[in-house]
This record gives sequence, C-alpha cells and structure tokens, in this order.
Amino acid sequence: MEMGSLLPHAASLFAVSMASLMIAAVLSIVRRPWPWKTAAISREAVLRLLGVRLGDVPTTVVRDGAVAVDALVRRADAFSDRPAGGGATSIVSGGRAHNINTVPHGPLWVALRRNLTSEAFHPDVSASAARSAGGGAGVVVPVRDCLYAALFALNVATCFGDGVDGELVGAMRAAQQEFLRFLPRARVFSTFQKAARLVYPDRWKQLLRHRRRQEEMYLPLIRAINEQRRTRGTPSPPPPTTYVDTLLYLEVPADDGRRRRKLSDGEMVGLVSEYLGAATGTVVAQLEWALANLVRRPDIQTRLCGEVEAAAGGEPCAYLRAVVMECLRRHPPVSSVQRHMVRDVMLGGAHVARGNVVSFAIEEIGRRQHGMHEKLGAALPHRIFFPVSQLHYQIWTSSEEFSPERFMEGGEEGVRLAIGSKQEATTKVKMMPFSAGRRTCPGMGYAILHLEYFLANLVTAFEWRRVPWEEEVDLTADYGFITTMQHPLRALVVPLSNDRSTVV
Ligand code: HEM
Repeated sequence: MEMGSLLPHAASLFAVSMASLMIAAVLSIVRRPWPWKTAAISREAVLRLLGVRLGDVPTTVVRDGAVAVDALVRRADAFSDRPAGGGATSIVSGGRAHNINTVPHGPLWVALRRNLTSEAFHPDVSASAARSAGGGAGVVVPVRDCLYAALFALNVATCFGDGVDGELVGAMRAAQQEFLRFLPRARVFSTFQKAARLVYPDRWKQLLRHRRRQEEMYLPLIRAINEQRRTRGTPSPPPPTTYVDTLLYLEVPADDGRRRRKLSDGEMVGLVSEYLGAATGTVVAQLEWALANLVRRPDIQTRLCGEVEAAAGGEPCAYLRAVVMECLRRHPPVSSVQRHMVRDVMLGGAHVARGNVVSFAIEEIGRRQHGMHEKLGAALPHRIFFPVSQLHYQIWTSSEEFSPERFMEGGEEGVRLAIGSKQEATTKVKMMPFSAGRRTCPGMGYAILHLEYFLANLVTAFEWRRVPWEEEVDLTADYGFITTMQHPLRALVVPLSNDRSTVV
C-alpha cells in the first residue's frame, strides 16, 4: 500500500481516536461528583453556560384570552399536543406508554379520555364510590395536610373501591406527594434522554425508584380487582364501579390502528397515578385558597354559611358556586398550559416554529394584569418570552380583589367556565382555569362537585378565623407544578356545633 493512500486513513483514524478521547473525557467529568455542588453552583447553571439545555425548548407565551381561545379551540389541530416529559410513564418507557396528559392527540387519547369522562365519571361509578367513602372529610388539623388526606382517601375510593387498607392509603399518599415534588426535575429526560441519563445518573435512578414504588403499591390492588372481576364475571362481568374497573374493561386501539388491545401494567400504573395526582392536588389547592380568603373576609364566610344552611333541602347554592368561581379565577391551581407545535404557525402576529412550545398564561388571562408574566416566568425555568403584541384586555373590576359578587346576578357579564366548541369560542373569554379546546380538563365537573361539597361542609361545620397572635393570612403564591399558598394556611377553627376551639 502506498504512503499517499494511507495518510487520509491515518488522519481519519486519528480524528476518530481524538473524538473518542474527548467524549470519554467529557463523560468522565460529567459522571464524577460535581465539585461545584459544594460551591453552590447548580449543574443546570453550568450546562446552560455551555449552551446545553436538556429538556428545554424555546417558548412563546400567550397572555391574551382571545388569542388563546383562537389557538386552542379554532385551530385545535395544531394545538393539541403537550411538550414531552410531562409524565413518568412516557419518560420511563421511552415514549412507548402514556397517560391521558402525555399521549399525543389520536385514537389512543380518544379512548383513554372517553373512558375517564364517560365511564369513570359516570354517575353509577361515582355514586357507588362516594357511598363507600362516606365521611371521608375527616378532622381538620392542619389545613392543607388534612384536606389532602381527605381528598386523597376519597379519590383512592373512586379509583380502587373502598377496601384499601388505611395504612396503605397513607403510604400511597406520601409516595404520591413525594413523586409530584420530584416530577418537575424529571423534565430533563424529555429530550436527548440518553445524554440526560449520563449527565444526571442519580436523578434517573430516583425516577426509577419512584416508579417502582408506585408499581409495588398499585399493581397488587389492580390485580386483586381483576381477579375479583373474573371470579364474579360468569356468565358476564359486573358493571364497573371504580376507575380501575373501567381501565380493566377498556380496549384501546393497537399500534396497527386496526386491532384492539388491553392496557399494559405500566399504562395502568401511569393512569392511576395521574388520576390520584390530578384529582387531589388541584382541588386541595383550591380549597386552601378558598378558606384563606374566607378567613380574611368574615363577611363572605357568614353569607356563604347562611346560604348553605338555608339550602339544606338541596336547592342550588348560587353564592357557593360564586365563591368557587372567584377562587378559580383569582387562584387557578394551574397557572399555564403548554402545547408542542407540530407545524409552523402565526399566532397573534408572531411566528412560532415547529418544535417550539407555546405557553398559555391562564392565570393572567383570568386576572388581566400587566406584568404578571414576569412573575410567572421567573417561576418556570428557561423560559424565552416572545410577548404576543395583540392584547385585547377585558379588565375585571378590581381584578386582584376576592369578590364572589361578580359572579352573582347583576355582577360582571360574559363569563364562561368551559370553552369547548368553536361556537362558544366567539363569546368573550374572561377566564379559563380548566383551559379550553380539545385538551381542556376532563375533570372539571368532578372537581366542581368536590369543591362545592367540601366547602359547604367546612363552612357549616366550623368557623374559620385568623389566629389572633399571628399576622394576616398571606396570599403569596408558590408557582410550582400546582399553584399553592407559599405559606400554608393556619387558621383558628371553631366548631359551630359547640364551643371548643382548635388551632390548626
Ligand atoms: C380545580 C380543579 C382542576 C383544575 C383547575 C384543573 C385544570 C386543568 C388544566 C388547566 C388542564 C390542562 C388543559 C390543557 O392543557 O389545555 C388539565 C388537564 C387535565 N386534568 Fe384537570 N384540573 C382540575 C381537576 C382535575 C380532576 C378532578 C381530574 C380528574 C382526574 C383532572 C384530570 C385531568 C386530566 C386527565 C388532564 C389531561 C387532559 C388531556 O390531556 O386530555 N383534573 N386540568
């Protein structure tokens, strides 16, 4: 072989070896314990300095209701998918398995969502679970933890039935809360997962540990229900009475689009975790915000309690609904919703490229206050703002004030809670706490039922007062996965039936 023909070969060999050496060097640095941990500089900050943004995508923020509804409802085809990385099931399965929240729009989404709205929330299923959960509201000490325990127990009953051991319910609750606190950190695995796993090996192990714990708790219960169903199921299986029942019945489209298949264990665990998480955290946050406002405004509390007591016969309670609506407007538990763009679009005069994310600032839409986006943006890391210029603000009267009266007859006009269809999208949009369009929250009716039920009972059983030796209740928000009170509510709770007082 001539020297001339060897040279390019040697050069490419040299280049390959150098590249391998560099990759090995980078990996060995990345996998070593990071010295800057001790210097209080985060791994994310260093990677960002180097221009690496794992799990991050340029984001356009929409702060105007009309633009939001135009996109989410009228142009739903382009705005139907969320960005990847919203759930452990999809991350752990490398995008092969999903829950409702993460599955791309298509036949599987239709099947899973229809099952939740038409089967699990069917009055027969909810009623049987509600009966079994009887008295789940419990005793109120301390507010957030107590509400969480009560709502979680109720949702476990609607999910698995009433036979779940109390200790196991407690363990499931602790695991679910820990998992939800961890979930935002798993976002780095949503894109370039292999690289992210090398950079964050401990975080990846943590994610797998969370997932295993859920499997260990949920799968035996799911299998027991399946077994019961099979033994009772001759000649035909009994009608479903819980969410898990509906999932066991369900057949979803197979990948080939022609056949049907049953859900896998992984999918079931993900769907159960989604149900327990979505149905508990949001409602608890709303109830805590509502009670905090009632402590600050005894006049509203007195009117509410009076109305509920007078309506003991079961008439609708307009003021109770107004308090719930005002709470959803003023403190929506989900501050923004995101869409992953499947194609280039023009939005409110701005060009948004395929692959980018559009974030709809639904809290701001319900409050109509300039400057809010900076606060929300600061809480969500790595946001890039392309403000949409077309702002048709329909300002509420004193939008920061908690005023249920605006939802009573003669109050402010043009408010809709659900904006599902293209016809409805022509009405004025003043708030959208459950979002709008195809992926709007399927749990809206269920959530409002629970909010009214719990609130009505809490204000008629107790009086909620400010703790006299403490500061006024602080309404500062903590914009996490769900928007909660930064300083959990403490209130003096006086049972209305007798005179014992309890500080919670
Ligand atoms: C006050 C209570 C609640 C609020 C404010 C709320 C709000 C929301 C919002 C804003 C979204 C995102 C919609 C979008 O991306 O356009 C959502 C999605 C979702 N919510 Fe709720 N939610 C609540 C309660 C519930 C309950 C009780 C459930 C019952 C299991 C539930 C299940 C879901 C599910 C499965 C999704 C994903 C829907 C899909 O991708 O098709 N939510 N919710």
